[in-house]
Amino acid sequence: MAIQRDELFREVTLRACSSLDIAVAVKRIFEYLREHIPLDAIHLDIFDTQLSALRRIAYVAHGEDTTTEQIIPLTETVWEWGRALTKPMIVDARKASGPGKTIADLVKLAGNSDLVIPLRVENELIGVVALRAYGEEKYGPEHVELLSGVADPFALALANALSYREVLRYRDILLDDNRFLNRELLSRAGDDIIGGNTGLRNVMEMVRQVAPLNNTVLLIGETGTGKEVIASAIHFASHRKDAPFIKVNCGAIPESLIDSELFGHEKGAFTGALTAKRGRFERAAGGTIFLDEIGELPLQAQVRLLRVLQNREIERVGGERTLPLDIRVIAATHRNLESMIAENRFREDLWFRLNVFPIVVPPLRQRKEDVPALTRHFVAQKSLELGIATPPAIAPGALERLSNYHWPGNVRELENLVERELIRHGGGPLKFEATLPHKENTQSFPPVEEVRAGSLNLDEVVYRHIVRVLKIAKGKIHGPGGAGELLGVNPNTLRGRMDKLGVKYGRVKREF
Ligand SMILES: Nc1ncnc2c1ncn2[C@@H]1O[C@H](COP(=O)(O)OP(=O)(O)OP(=O)(O)O)[C@@H](O)[C@H]1O
Repeated sequence: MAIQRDELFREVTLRACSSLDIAVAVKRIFEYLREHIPLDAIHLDIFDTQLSALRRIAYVAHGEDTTTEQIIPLTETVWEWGRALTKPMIVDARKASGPGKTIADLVKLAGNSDLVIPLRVENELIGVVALRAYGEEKYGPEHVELLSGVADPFALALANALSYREVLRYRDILLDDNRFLNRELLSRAGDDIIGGNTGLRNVMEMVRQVAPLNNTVLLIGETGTGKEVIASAIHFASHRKDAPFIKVNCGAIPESLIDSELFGHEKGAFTGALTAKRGRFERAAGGTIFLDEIGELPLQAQVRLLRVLQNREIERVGGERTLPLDIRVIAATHRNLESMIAENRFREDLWFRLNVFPIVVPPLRQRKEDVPALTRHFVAQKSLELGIATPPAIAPGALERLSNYHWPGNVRELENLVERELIRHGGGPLKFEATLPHKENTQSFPPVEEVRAGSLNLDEVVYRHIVRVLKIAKGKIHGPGGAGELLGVNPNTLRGRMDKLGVKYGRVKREF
C-alpha cells in the first residue's frame, strides 16, 4: 500500500526529533524514506553567509560512509536562486539552465535525479535538503506532493541542531577561556610568595594551618601588603584548588548593583536585566570567594551578606529558587573594622562571622628584610613583562636605600617603583635614585619613630601626639577611653585632623 502524506510526515518528524546530532537524525530519516521512495543519498546544506558558500552539514548515501562537513562555494546568482525556492522542486540536469545549471554542475547532478526541498523558519530560508536517486527521471510530481509536508520537520531538526551547535561552540570557547584563566591563576599562585620564610613566616604558618579547613578567614593589612596573594595561597593550598577562586572588590561595585553582582539576577528582575546572570557567589561554587575591601560594603549589603553566610544559601535577585552555598569565604580589609563597629559603620554580627580566623599581613616597613628579595623578584618579573631580554643589575647601595624607605604603599608601591625604574632605565645598573620618593616629597608623614625628635613644626608635633594617644587608647577613637576623650576633643573633629595630617586609623593600623 502506498504511503500516505500524513503518515510520512509523522514518521519523518519523529526521526527528525530523535537526536540533536543532525547527522544521526538525517540517517534515520534516510533509512525510513528509502523504504517508500527512490533514494540513494540525502544531503542537508545550509547557506553560510559569512563564507558565501553552501555548507554541507549532513550527507548520507547508501553503502557509503557518512562524510564530514563540506564547503561548496556559491556565486551570487546561485545564492539568489536558492533564496527564491519556496517549495520542493525536481532539478533536472539536462533541462537546467542559468543558476540551476551551475548548481547542478556543482553538486554533480548529471546522470542522477535530485529533489530539492527548501527549509524555512519564519519564512527565512535556512537551508535545503536534497534527496538523490541514482539514474535519470526517478522523481515525478507524486514525489513532490508526498514530500511537500516534510520540509517543516527537516527545518525544525536543522534549526535545533544549529542552535545546539552554537551552544556547544560557546561552551568550548568558555571551557577554553576557563582553562586558560586557571592556568594563568595557577602560574601566579605557583610563584613563591616572596618573604614566605622571612617577613611573612608567621603569616605563611597560619596559611598552612587554615588552608585545609573550610572556615572563613579575615585578612587584615594595609593596602598593597599582599592580602590577595595570601588569599590565593590559601585557596590553592586547599582541597578547593581546582574550583574557582573569585575575587570581589566590595568597594568598586556601585551600591545599586551590589546584590545582582554578588547574588546574580533573573531575567527581567529590574529594568536592564535583559538576561539572567549568575552572581559571584554562584560562580565561586565549590571554590573560594575573596571579598576584598569588605569594610567598604554598605550597611544594607552587609545585612544581606550576613544572611547568606548564616543560611549558607543564596537567592538571585527576582528569583524564587534558593541555591545552596558550598564556598569558602576569605574577606580582607585595610580598615580597622572594630572602630568602624564603634561608629556603626560595620555590623558587629557580620564581623563575628568573618573574624573566625584573622591573619594580619604586616606592612613592608615592618619586614624590611624582604625588600631585597622582593626587588630582585620584581626586576625579573617586570623585565619579562616589558620585553627586556636581560634584567639589569642592581647598583651597590640601592637595596639599602630601598630598605630604608618607609613604603606607605607597601609591596605594590615597590612593584610600581621597580616598573618605573625599568621604564626610565637608560643602561647600567638600577640605582633607584630618581624614582624613590624623597621624604620631603612624600604626601604622608613617615611613621612616628622616623619623625625628627624635638621638631618645632606644629603639624609634626600634633601628628606625633595623636599617634602616641592612639597607642594609649589602643586605636579607639570614640567612646570612653578613646583618643577623642583622652585628647578632650570631639572624635569627629579628631578624625578630620587625623585625615588632614595623614595619621592612619585604628588599633590594627597602629600596629603596622
Ligand atoms: N609576598 C609577595 N611576593 C610577591 N609578590 C607580592 C607579595 N606581596 C604582594 N605582592 C604583589 O604586590 C601587589 C599587591 O599585592 P595584593 O594585591 O595582594 O595586595 P593587597 O593587600 O590585596 O592590596 P589591596 O588592599 O589594595 O587590595 C600584587 O601585584 C602582588 O602580586
